[in-house]
Amino acid sequence: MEQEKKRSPYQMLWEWARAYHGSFYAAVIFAVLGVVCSMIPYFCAAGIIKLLLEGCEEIEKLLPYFGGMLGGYAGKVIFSCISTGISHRATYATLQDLRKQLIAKLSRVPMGTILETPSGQYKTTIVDRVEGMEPTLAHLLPEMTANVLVPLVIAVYIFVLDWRMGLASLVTLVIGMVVAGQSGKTYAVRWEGAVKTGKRMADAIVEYVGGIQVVKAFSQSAGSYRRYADAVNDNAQYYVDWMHDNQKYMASMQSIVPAVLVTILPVGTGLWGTGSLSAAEFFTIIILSLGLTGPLMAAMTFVDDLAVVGTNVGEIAAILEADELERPKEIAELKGNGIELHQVEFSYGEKTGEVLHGINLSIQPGTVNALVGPSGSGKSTLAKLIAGFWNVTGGSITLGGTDIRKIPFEQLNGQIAYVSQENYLFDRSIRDNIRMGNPNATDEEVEEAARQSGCDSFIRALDNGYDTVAGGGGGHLSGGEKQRISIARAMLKNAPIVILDEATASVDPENEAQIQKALSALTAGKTLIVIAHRLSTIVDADQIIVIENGCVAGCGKQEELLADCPLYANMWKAHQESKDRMGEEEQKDASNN
Ligand SMILES: Nc1ncnc2c1ncn2[C@@H]1O[C@H](COP(=O)(O)OP(=O)(O)OP(=O)(O)O)[C@@H](O)[C@H]1O
Repeated sequence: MEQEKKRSPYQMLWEWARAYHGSFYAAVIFAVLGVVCSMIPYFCAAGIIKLLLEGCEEIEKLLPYFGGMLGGYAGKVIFSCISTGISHRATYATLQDLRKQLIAKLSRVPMGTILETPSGQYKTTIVDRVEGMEPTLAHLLPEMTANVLVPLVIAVYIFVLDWRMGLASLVTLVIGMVVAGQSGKTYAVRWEGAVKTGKRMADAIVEYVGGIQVVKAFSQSAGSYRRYADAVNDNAQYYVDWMHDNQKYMASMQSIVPAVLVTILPVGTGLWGTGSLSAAEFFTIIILSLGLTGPLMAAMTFVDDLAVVGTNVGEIAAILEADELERPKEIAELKGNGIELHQVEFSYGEKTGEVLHGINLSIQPGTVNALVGPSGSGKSTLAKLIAGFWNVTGGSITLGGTDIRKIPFEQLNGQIAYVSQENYLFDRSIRDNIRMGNPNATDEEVEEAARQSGCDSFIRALDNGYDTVAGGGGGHLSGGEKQRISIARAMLKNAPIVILDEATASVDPENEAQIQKALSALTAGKTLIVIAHRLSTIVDADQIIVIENGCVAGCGKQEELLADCPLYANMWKAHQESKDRMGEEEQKDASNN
């Protein structure tokens, strides 16, 4: 790990492109061939001038030079195209692999790490930062190599012709570099700042768009829009300031570097005047020097890309190198599906402190187990620990007698269906959404699961039936419908253990009855662990576990807890009273109507 940290961003990027090194080398070789060809016309022009100055009058002697020029241009185009084609194929294959690695990595990092990361951030890294590698890999490597190589060879040739002219040809280049260096010095820092303001803007956009319902419901449009607009303005202003500071250096550099004749002409004229430089050499150098700056200016455009590599690679590496939940690869031998918790402790991090303290529980196969307790007592945390979303920080959880840390992800995942309150539906057909529970399920099996969970009739009533696209997050379906589709998905998975986070939002009685029916079908003969928010749904549970401040305050059947657990007795009393109140209000409404 220590060694990993010491690698430079370029080394890391090169490592990620490991599978395509051969292609990148080939791209560089073709780019160099293209460059060699692009230099041929300059040498041919110099050759023609030399012949003319020597008094050559036979046009045939000049023809090979014209042919060489044409060949040079053609070779340049052909080799550059081949180089670009190869480098782009290798680059997009690398980016594809990188995106796959990032997604695969997310499945191995604890859910906590994912939940704590702002939603826009993963998108930005996986889409934008990975895409930001394209110029570096596809262009910088072959093109910059080529564009630096041409002037180098030309400069060496000029030095060979006359070292004094060689020095003169480099003067503007050196001055231009020094000037450009002034802006380059702060480029990486500036880019880091740009990434930060970009992130703030992305978060503000996600928040504004995601929370638009709340914003409208509470008439918060003005305040929320202002925060959004401020973030967008800050981002724009940042770039304006940066470009303003940068402009003087870049404009100077772009004027100074190409002005190579400013030094070549007076120095050359002087040397020619003293007789130490022939006219042929002088003209040859003038023509060659014109070929010196073009590629260099092109190479300069890659300086920006060089500066952003560090930030882009850093963000990608932060995900790829995040701590993982380590699990073995070999399938563990499980003795049944009983779950045991021994002295389980858990903390989300040093700052938040411990939220579960020494929990001991035994969950028998095929039983209904309800987790109840005040808000924030730790019910969801406990359920998610059983599902393996995080590692316990103390004690252990076993499934079939094996510590869940020793069970491969896929195996544990196959044993547990986790039905959360979120009921996220993907922007695909409802059929595909249900099939996610078991990718190998046939259409008939998908429809059977939908029938059993009470979805079939409302799905068939939709315009395209099972092929209706659910929309991002399941947009146009009601909360109850989305929950029943999630139940159908879990049913298709047919895992022996079901963990259910019961919806807190009240649904209408008809929907409630249908959901309960769907749940009974889903959990028949299975181990059910339900985070219960309505006590009336779990009165017949085999075991009710009362959680208070991260500890088990009571555990048993309804009657036992009513007798022995004051917290549960109070919760039950409050539940009954609220039911009575709701009943009275319904009666009042009915008599008023
Ligand atoms: N991702 C997290 N990072 C830090 N602390 C968290 C996180 N999730 C929950 N907590 C804290 O852990 C404690 C237990 O939360 P948990 O969600 O498990 O309670 P709960 O009983 O399920 O609550 P509710 O009934 O309101 O859903 C709370 O203090 C909560 O603030």
